[in-house]
Amino acid sequence: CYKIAQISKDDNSQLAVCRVLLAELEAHKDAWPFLTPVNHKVILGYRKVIKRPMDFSTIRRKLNNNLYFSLETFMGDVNLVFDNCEKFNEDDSEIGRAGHNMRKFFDELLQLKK
Ligand SMILES: Cc1ncccc1N[C@@H](C)c1ccc2c(c1)OCCO2
Repeated sequence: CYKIAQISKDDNSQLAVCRVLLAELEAHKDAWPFLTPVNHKVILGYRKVIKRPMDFSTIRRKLNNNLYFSLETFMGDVNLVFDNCEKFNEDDSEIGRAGHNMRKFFDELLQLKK
């Protein structure tokens, strides 16, 4: 029984780290383009270009519904937010710059947490 308890404890501690990381991403001054899903009725072309939309509110819902099994699966969705941003937005644009800033901030957070 100890082994089962051990696996679930690691998952719980990894998920606790994900909650802290997401809270810090959401609180960043440049998080505004990523807080809610992109409305493809407002942003023309988005649905065609971006095959796997992702945003911080969707990550928050998945985390609350226990849909992340490890820090790695959580990181996959966070990096998807930034990869989508780079694909759709010019580097030299408000949203493009915010995406680069947020990805740098996230990479620095991960260095601290390791
Ligand atoms: C991350 C992203 N990539 C490409 C386009 C948009 C967005 N973000 C949305 C929330 C967004 C960001 C800024 C906006 C907006 C919607 O709607 C019109 C006014 O300005």
